[in-house]
Amino acid sequence: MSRILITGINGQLGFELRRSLAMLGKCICLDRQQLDLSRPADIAAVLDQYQPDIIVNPAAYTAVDKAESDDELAHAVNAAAPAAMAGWTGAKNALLLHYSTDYVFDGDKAMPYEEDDATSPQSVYGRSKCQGEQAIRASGADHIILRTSWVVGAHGSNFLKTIMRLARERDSLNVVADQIGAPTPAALIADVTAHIIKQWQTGKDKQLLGTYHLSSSGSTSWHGYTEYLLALAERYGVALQLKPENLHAIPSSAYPTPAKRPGNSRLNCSKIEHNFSLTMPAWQDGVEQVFQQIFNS
Ligand SMILES: NC(=O)C1=CN([C@@H]2O[C@H](COP(=O)(O)OP(=O)(O)OC[C@H]3O[C@@H](n4cnc5c(N)ncnc54)[C@H](OP(=O)(O)O)[C@@H]3O)[C@@H](O)[C@H]2O)C=CC1
Ligand SMILES: Cc1cn([C@H]2C[C@H](O)[C@@H](COP(=O)(O)OP(=O)(O)O[C@H]3O[C@@H](C)C(=O)[C@@H](O)[C@H]3O)O2)c(=O)[nH]c1=O
Ligand SMILES: [Mg+2]
Repeated sequence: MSRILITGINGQLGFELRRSLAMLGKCICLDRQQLDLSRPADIAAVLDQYQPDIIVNPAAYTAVDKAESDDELAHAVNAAAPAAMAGWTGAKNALLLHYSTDYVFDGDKAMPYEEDDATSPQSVYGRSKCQGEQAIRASGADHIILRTSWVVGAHGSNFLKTIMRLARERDSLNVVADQIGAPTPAALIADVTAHIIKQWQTGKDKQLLGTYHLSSSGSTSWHGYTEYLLALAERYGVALQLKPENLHAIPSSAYPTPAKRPGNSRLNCSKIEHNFSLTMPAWQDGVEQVFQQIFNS
């Protein structure tokens, strides 16, 4: 039986992984207190204690704007900690399953990004995640890196929850329309992770290893995403202060933030669909499911 160690189990993805991976082996579910990634030098001792065959690492420093003034901590958690995990799994012949982001790209490409497109992060968060990926690859450890985007889930914080709060409080809202991507449910990422681990367990086929893009199919802007949330609120009878006619599309230049975000966050998912015989569902379906979980109870 596999021993599967999951980090950051109180995050959006960690919470869903706990459910999705439960039947694949003995899951060792660790929160920040039990495994603190801000102290990478202490990680090996904790892993020695649990001796996992598979480490699944959704824990990360994800506060994109805050990271701009918190470079050291973001790099410890997002780069040095995964490097330490890869050092350990490499020596023990264990598998490291790690997550990364569309923010490793600059967003200037006209088409959806492919796995081997050049990275060019524009933010501290993006750079720290990119360095985490590079360290894992350089370690030579068996690994799978899943790059995803715009994660949404019922558990934890995300754009959907922020917008629904603002839509209750305000009668007008400006949202950027020139950043495009695909909202991706944490539950989908967790289920795909389970599918991948299941395949790995059948024969440790090294062909499965490497970097994959994983997001919902289709794309929208943050403004388009917000329009869809207002439509769902109407459909499910959730009362809001904000009327659809008072939702305004704005350019990023009119919404200054500490961190620069990519204009194009679209990820081409053909590789994961092909290698693992999967079909990515439309982003609208995932967002509707999360919306129902939160508001239709
Ligand atoms: N959120 C998004 O939109 C996207 C996320 N990703 C990537 O997907 C993965 C999962 O993201 P998501 O679930 O949304 O992230 P969340 O922010 O929801 O969760 C992150 C988790 O990491 C934990 N964590 C933060 N710092 C530390 C630390 N020093 N030691 C241990 N644990 C720590 C948090 O702990 P605590 O609960 O105690 O705060 C939290 O449980 C990450 O790798 C992220 O970079 C990729 C693309 C988009
Ligand atoms: C709340 C709000 C945001 N925005 C803009 C700001 C930003 O450009 C965009 C998204 O805002 P957020 O801060 O929620 O998104 P952000 O935290 O940048 O989301 C990112 O998180 C990291 C962890 C990732 O890896 C990415 O894939 C992505 O999901 O929407 C508005 O235009 N109006 C608003 O009222
Ligand atoms: Mg955020």
